[in-house]
Amino acid sequence: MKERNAIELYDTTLRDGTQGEKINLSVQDKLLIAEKLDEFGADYIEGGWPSSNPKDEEFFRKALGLRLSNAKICAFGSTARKPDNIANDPNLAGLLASETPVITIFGKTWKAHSAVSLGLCDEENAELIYRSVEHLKKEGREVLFDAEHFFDGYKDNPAFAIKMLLSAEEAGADRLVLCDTNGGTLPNEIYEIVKDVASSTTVPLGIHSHNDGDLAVANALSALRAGAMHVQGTINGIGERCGNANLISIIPNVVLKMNGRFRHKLQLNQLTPLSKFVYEILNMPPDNRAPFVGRSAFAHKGGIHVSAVMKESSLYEHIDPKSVGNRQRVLVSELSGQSNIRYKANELGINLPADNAALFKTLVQRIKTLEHEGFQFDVAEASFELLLRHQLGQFKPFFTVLESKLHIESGKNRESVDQAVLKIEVCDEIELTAADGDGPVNALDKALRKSLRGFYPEIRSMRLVDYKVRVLEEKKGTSAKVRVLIESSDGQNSWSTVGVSPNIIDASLQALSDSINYYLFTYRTEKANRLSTAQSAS
Ligand SMILES: CC(=O)SCCNC(=O)CCNC(=O)[C@H](O)C(C)(C)COP(=O)(O)OP(=O)(O)OC[C@H]1O[C@@H](n2cnc3c(N)ncnc32)[C@H](O)[C@@H]1OP(=O)(O)O
Ligand SMILES: CC(=O)C(=O)O
Repeated sequence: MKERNAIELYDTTLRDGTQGEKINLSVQDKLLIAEKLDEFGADYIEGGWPSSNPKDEEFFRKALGLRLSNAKICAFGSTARKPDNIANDPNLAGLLASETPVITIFGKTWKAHSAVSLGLCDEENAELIYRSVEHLKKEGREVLFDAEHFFDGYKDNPAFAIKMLLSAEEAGADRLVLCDTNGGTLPNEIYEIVKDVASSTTVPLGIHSHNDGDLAVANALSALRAGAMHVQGTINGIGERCGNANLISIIPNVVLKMNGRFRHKLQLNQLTPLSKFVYEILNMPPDNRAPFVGRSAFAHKGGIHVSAVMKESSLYEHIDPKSVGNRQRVLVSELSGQSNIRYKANELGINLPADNAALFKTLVQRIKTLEHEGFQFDVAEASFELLLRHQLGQFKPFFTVLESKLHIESGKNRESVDQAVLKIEVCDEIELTAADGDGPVNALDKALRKSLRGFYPEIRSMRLVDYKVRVLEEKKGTSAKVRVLIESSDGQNSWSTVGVSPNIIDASLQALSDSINYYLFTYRTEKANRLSTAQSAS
C-alpha cells in the first residue's frame, strides 16, 4: 500500500463485542476498557445502544466524566422506525440524550431487509435514512452511517444499495461505513465493491466486517486497500456469532505490512497488554494461538526452526515480537534438537560446560524417550528445568518419596475423608507422616507438606492452583497411563510440572514432588544470589 491518508480506528468492543455469546461487561468494565482504548490511541469508542438497556444509559452518563485524550465516545442505534415520525422517535431521542459528540446509526441497504424487516418500499427507506441522519446532524452531532448488510445488498441490487448510501450522504452523514453484517463476503468482492462505491460517493468510507467466513480481518484490509479510511472492529475479535474483525490483528497488519498510518500514533508495543487487559476484564482465558499477541504466536517448537531462529530470528518470525509487546519463546519436546535445549539453558542463565555436545545429545534423547512415555515438557517447563539442571549436576532433589499408602473410601456409606501416609527421605532422615484430605490428591499434598515444612518452612508460601489429568492410552481403559499436570504459585510466580504413570497417585506424586523441588530450588537460589549481591555491595 502506498503512503496514504491516515486511517481512523473505530472500536466497537463495548457494543458489537458484547453481542457475542457469553460476553458481558458491567458499566465499570466498559469505562475501564474505554480509558484503555483511549490511551492506546483509538479515535472512536462505540459505547453501546443507549435506548437498549439501563446499563448502556448509565455508561453514557458516566462516560461524560471521562477525561479522554484521543478518542470520541459514540452512541449507537438504528434509524427511526418510520419516516413520518422522526421528531418523536424514541431511539433517536435516546441517542441525542446520551450527549455524545458522535452518533452512529445503522440503516437498511439490502432491499430484502428494507421490505421484510421494516415493510418499507425503496423510497420510504431512502427517506427514513435521509431524515434520521438529517435530524441528528441538525443537533450538531458527527453522524456516522453504518450501511447494514451493504455487501449482500449490493450483490443483490447495487442500485438500491448505492441509493441508500447517497441518501445518507445527502443528509450530511460524516462517514459511510459499509457493513458485511452476515460476514460471508470474500476479500476480492470487498475490494471491488468498495472501489465502485468510492467512485459514486464523496463521503469518506469505512468498513465493518464480521467473521462468519473467517475473513473479517482480510476483508477489513481489502476495504482499506480499496480506499476506505475508517476501520471498525473489536479487541480480540469478540462479537455477534463468530465475532467482529479483530483490531488486534488489523492494527499491526496495517502498520507493519501495509505501510499504513492511523490518525493517532498508536502504542503498538502495548498491543499484547491491551489484548490481555480485555480478556482479563471479560474473565476469559487468552487465546494462546492468537496471531501477534498469543502466547504461542512466537513460540518455536521444531528443532529445525529453533536452530535457524537462534541464528536469525526473522528466518521463522514474520515480525519482531517486541514491536507488538510479545516475546519469542522456545518449547522443549520430542520434536526438539540440541538447539532447543541450548536456547532454554541460555534463557535460564545456566552455565554450560565448555565441551557439552555429548551432554546435549544425551539430554535430547532422554527428553524424546520421556515424551514417548507420555511426559509433555512444553507445558511443564519447571519439570524440564529440573531435568536439565539434574543432568548438569546443578540440582539434587531436596527429598525422596520412598513409599505412599492411601486410605480411600467411596460409595453411599462413605464416612471419613481420604487419608495419605508417606515415607520420605529428607536431609538424611526418614519421615513417616499421615494427613487427611478432600480426595486422595489433596491428602497426598497435605502429607507431603506436613513432612517437609519442618525442614523447608518456605513451602508454606506456595500452593497448587491447577491440577489436570489426561488419560494417555484411552484404548487400554482403566489400565491406561495417565499424565498429571500441576500448576503451582507463590502468589507472584507460577510454574508447571508433570508426572506420568499407570497409577494416578504415582503420577500425582511425581508432579507434586517436582513442584516443591522446583520452588525450593528457585527460592533458595534467589536467596543465595540476593545474599551474595548484598555482601559484594557492602
Ligand atoms: C447489525 C447489528 O448488529 S444491529 C445491532 C443489533 N443489536 C441489538 O439488537 C442489541 C440491542 N437491541 C435491543 O435492545 C432491542 O432489540 C431494541 C430495544 C433495539 C428493540 O427492542 P424491541 O422494540 O422489543 O424490538 P425487537 O428487538 O423485537 O425487534 C427489533 C425492531 O427494530 C426494527 N429495526 C431493525 N432494524 C432497524 C432499522 N435499521 N431502523 C429502524 N428499525 C429497525 C425491527 O424491524 C423490529 O421492529 P418491529 O418489531 O416493528 O418489526
Ligand atoms: C452495524 C453492524 O453492527 C453490522 O451491520 O454488523
